[in-house]
Amino acid sequence: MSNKSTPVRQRIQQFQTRGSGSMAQKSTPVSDASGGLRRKVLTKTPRQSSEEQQLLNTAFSNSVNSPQHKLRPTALNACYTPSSLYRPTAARMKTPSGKSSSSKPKDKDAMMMDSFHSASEESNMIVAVRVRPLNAQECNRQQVTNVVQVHGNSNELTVQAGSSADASAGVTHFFSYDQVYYSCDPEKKNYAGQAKVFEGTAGPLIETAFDGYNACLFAYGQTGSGKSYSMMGIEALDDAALDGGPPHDEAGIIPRFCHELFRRIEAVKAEQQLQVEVEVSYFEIYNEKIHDLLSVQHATSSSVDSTPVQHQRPALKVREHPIFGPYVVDLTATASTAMNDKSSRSHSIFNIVLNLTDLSTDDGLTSDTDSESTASLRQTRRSKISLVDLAGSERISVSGSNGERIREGVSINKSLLTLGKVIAALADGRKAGGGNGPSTPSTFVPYRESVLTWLLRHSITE
Ligand SMILES: Nc1ncnc2c1ncn2[C@@H]1O[C@H](COP(=O)(O)OP(=O)(O)OP(=O)(O)O)[C@@H](O)[C@H]1O
Repeated sequence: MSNKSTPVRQRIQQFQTRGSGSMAQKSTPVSDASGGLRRKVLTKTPRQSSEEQQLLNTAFSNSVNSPQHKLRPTALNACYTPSSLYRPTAARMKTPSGKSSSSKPKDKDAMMMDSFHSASEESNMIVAVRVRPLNAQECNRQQVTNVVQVHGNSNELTVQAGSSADASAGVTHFFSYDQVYYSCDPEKKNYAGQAKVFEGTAGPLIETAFDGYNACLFAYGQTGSGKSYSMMGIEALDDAALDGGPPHDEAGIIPRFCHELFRRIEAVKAEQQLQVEVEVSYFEIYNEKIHDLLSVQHATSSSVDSTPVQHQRPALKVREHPIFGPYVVDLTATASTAMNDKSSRSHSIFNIVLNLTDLSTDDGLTSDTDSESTASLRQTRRSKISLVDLAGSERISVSGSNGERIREGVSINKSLLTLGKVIAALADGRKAGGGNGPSTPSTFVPYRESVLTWLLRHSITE
């Protein structure tokens, strides 16, 4: 288990020298065997793209602070160890004969897995993979087959590698994650629809929000892998959901989260005297600039710029609030939706801020205290949940020849790379601090290297 014996920093450096294109690649500097295997799977090549798109689909990660920090007086969040990403998955290779090519006997692998799982128990980050069905185009192409298998309700999946031209043809790769969702065949017992994916990934974050902690969920994968389908889903086909009824079957994580949050607020208010405020904002980061997705303001048609219309909205500025951290100035917070304008070349961020004020106690104030002071001293719990649909990861390598595409590729690359660096630095700092607490103060975390990480700082850090 080289991740136990090799210092984290050294492993990151080793990995960086091999070159990395994505957060998950960067975060898998575990061993030559498993790191190499995962890198192989994550690296997209044009020839393999449709198979691999289907393989990786949407990787979610969400982070919340660990239970042992719940007594901390601050409501700020923590994201200490992305152990799921560092976990050297029990990646094994099977030859066509079915014999494992791993030098480790199976029982050792099993022991390894046990120890990884116990090591990750302290983690406040999980990684989930969703396998989508082949789309119509893929079904029509004879050479495209489903190479990903999920067995039962396990958290492992297998990938049948390569074509006959590939040296690895006939090899089966095994991968293990915190959660695996199989969404290919509704007839299968382990089929995971939108509701199941929500319940396993974003659902628990509602509890987190009520506890006063920040959290963040990312959908990561290449274009067409199902990120937007998972995050937003397909628009409701009936009016029931719009009228406050249960979410439509095809509704994704964001509408389900909102529905469940308000349902929960009603339930809590029925039991406690609470004042509840919910703020919602939705914006995208395109070429390191922020554009409001709830704004009704449209670009002028006379623009000669080749930038897509949705990106011609005025760019907004980020400022730093002394208590609540970075925020976007002049964001719309009313519901006029331009959600379909979300582009695969931008990161979209749906933020929900929950403010809970307890009206039931006077916090020990004496009877001569006037009601104004009482109000000002009432305890307010504030939490922020960020649901993030990242830009398609493959743009990193295929940014085209014109200036606009190159700029897009560079900024997507920059923000995904910085996100990986931030997570690695947090994990590094935490390990340096003994593994159980927050990052050591000496650890430099490069939040400000990209707008994405700067804005999410308070949701992904301690
Ligand atoms: N689990 C799924 N079940 C059924 N259809 C799916 C699933 N996941 C994705 N799809 C379909 O696949 C297509 C591509 O999905 P989607 O647009 O969500 O990809 P994406 O990763 O967001 O791409 P981009 O990066 O370009 O935004 C859509 O037509 C979507 O409806």
